[in-house]
Amino acid sequence: MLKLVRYLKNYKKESIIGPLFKLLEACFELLVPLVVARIIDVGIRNQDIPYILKMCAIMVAFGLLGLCCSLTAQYFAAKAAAGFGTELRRDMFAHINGLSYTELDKIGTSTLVTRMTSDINQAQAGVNLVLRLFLRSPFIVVGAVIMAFTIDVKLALIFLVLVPVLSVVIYGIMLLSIPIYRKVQGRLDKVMLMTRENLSGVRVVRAFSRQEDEMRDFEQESGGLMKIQMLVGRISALLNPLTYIIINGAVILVLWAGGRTVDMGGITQGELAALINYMSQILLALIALANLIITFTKASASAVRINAVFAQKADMKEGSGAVTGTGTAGKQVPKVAFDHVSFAYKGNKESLTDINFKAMPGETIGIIGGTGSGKSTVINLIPRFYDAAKGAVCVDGTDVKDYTYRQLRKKVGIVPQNAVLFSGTIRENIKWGKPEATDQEIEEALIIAQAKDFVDSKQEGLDTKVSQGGKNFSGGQKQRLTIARALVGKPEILILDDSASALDFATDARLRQAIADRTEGMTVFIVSQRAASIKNADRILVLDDGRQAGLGTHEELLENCQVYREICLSQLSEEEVKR
Ligand SMILES: Nc1ncnc2c1ncn2[C@@H]1O[C@H](COP(=O)(O)OP(=O)(O)OP(=O)(O)O)[C@@H](O)[C@H]1O
Repeated sequence: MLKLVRYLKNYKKESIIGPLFKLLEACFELLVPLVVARIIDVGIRNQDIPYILKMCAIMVAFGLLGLCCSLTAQYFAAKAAAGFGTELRRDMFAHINGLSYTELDKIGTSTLVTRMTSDINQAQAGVNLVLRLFLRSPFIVVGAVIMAFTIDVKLALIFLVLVPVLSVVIYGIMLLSIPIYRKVQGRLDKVMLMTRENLSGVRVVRAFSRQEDEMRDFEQESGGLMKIQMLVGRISALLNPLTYIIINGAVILVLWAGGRTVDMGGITQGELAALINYMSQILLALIALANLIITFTKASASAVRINAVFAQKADMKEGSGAVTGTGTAGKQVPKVAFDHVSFAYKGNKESLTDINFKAMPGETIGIIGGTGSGKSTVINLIPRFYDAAKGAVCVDGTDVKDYTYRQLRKKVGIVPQNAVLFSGTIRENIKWGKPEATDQEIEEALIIAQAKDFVDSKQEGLDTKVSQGGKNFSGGQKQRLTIARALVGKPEILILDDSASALDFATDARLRQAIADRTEGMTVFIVSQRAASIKNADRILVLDDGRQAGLGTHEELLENCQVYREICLSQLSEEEVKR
């Protein structure tokens, strides 16, 4: 938790004023038993009604002043805690966005969502309570003990025994519950993961009639979470009965010993009442402290999980942006070059081995291969979603590692396999590719992406609302909108990762024709499982189990690449293959 204190640096004033006002409130609270003692010893003994009324008025005034201080403290503590949460959330969001795919694959999306939401909320609640109580509760305990000593030293010794005994009980319960709270958050992650997978794949779940299995798995997982929460709840529930037993035992002791002292004239009845009052104050303060400790324990468990995300440093270092690639006189620099590249996902065997090819400016490169052969992995190395383990990937003669991410990703327009749209309008989604794009530029992109007709057919055109995940569009429409989004920024390199798979053959053909006709100079990579989609490319890269099985034109590969020939013959007739 200490590591996160830096997020309070912009709220220093609030973090000081909050606890100070709580201390002030505590002072008024500590004075009240003395006023009560005076009411008993002077007012009641002498039947002095005006005195009693005066003292009652003083007590109400203390109460009101205490309330004002308490409200002020709550306000400042809440402001500081909310600011803490907001800055932490912002920083974590930025940090997660700076992580590479490798780290994101490793941590997992669902746990990141839990850490960004539930864990940060928990830490925020911890800060709020700490600011309000971390000074106040100990102050009341120490203050009440001191006040007891000013009344009677012998009776106050009971307080000196009481406080450590209570502290041991509270500390013991805290020690038992901390590790369990960590487990609770871990379990919560799993429930989140299941919920997320189930809800995002709800159509598939229903199509396969898996609802009952999913419900059973979910019940098992959330049942596990409930069990562990019950366990920690039972341990925490011991706190109140145990502390009340101890305190009530101490009250009995004070009444017994105090009664005798009153009889002997050592203290007055009012002072005895004040001692009992101080004891209740100690109990309430210690219970508040226990709640604080429990909330703080949960907050610390969450802080560990938050810090673990911050400790996850990005493996990839952003380049300096000093672009070095230059062509030798008279020789054109390849737009993209793979120089004997190998790559393995963390903890897995190599997914690419010795890939070596060049794509010249304006060329269209088709990439084909069986499923899992490494097609997406190859193209993921160009915008540097991952770094090659061996060899180098160069864009315009410069290693991709030397570009800043912004420089590189400005050059590359990528249409991923899964068409992802965001809530907003069609226009807003397309502008992701170029924030300052004019309607004319958007229309041009829509024309190339074969999306103009269906966008025009919508009543609101470019202002048509896109619902979460683009659910109000068909698969093919979503694909075309994502293609338009990549095209609008006029990237130098366009990558279509199986992004026309949901289009019918005629639309797919028109799309490729439009890209060829209207994107002069753009280097295009078309990844596809369909031979028909890539056979007219300038050159085709054939992948087989992560290896480069062939590179050349359709005709050359038919001649000399067995894998390619087999793919073509399995999909096209002899005539289509030769055409
Ligand atoms: N994030 C990942 N973590 C670990 N392994 C991965 C990851 N992504 C892909 N792989 C593995 O790398 C290999 C190549 O996967 P890739 O997605 O590049 O294949 P692909 O040719 O694009 O397949 P498809 O046509 O089915 O999309 C596969 O064996 C796959 O299991």
